Amino acid sequence: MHSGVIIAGGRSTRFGDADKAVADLAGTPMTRRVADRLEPIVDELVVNCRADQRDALDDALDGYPLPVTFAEDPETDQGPMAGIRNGLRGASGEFAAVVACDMPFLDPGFLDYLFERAAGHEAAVPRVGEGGWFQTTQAVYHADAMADACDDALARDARKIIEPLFDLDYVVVTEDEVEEHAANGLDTFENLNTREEFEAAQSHFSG
Ligand SMILES: Nc1nc2c(ncn2[C@@H]2O[C@H](COP(=O)(O)OP(=O)(O)OP(=O)(O)O)[C@@H](O)[C@H]2O)c(=O)[nH]1
Ligand SMILES: [Mg+2]
Repeated sequence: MHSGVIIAGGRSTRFGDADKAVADLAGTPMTRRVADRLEPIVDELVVNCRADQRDALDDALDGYPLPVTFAEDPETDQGPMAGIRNGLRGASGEFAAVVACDMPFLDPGFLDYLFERAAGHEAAVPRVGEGGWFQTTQAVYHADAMADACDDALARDARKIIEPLFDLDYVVVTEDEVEEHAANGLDTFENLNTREEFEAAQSHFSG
């Protein structure tokens, strides 16, 4: 069984005084768009968030066709790596697709390909762009192995989100593979941080 984990415990400071996780994106809360994209390729959904976000996220996921659980941050504002760890601890699948709540263009076929690539390893992580940036929040992990690696990284106060990878047997997924397996290519990684980016995406979804 495959889990989907959405990380949503950030403060959306670049977005303004609303929570981007549940902001209305052309009629649908952003996290719901992400959840709907995961739905064809996972068996359950885990949403990582703060306790104060839970009611709004629960509403946003009303009627979702798969089992949904919440993995709340016991300690808030510990960064995305802690969010990944907390989300993975709540996952029942051996492998989990971890995605940020602000990636509404994620391509399900590509995530499915990441599950394939991760099999027999502990992670499949795309690496794209000029600096060879690891897309750790659109990746597939062996849930226990990655959660343990995050624990270790947090314990040694290594906050960089790539740190836990170095403890894992991970597969690097190249830009060529992204182009081949994501229907929308690199747009699968597009994430929305500001109102301006949100507005631009809005017009995309309203056609
Ligand atoms: N659980 C948890 N998730 C986080 C935290 N910080 C960021 N995230 C998540 O990590 C992902 C990427 O983070 P950002 O794009 O920086 O989102 P953000 O931190 O909410 O927004 P900014 O305040 O504008 O940086 C999003 O899915 C966030 O919800 C955190 O401290 N805890
Ligand atoms: Mg942030």
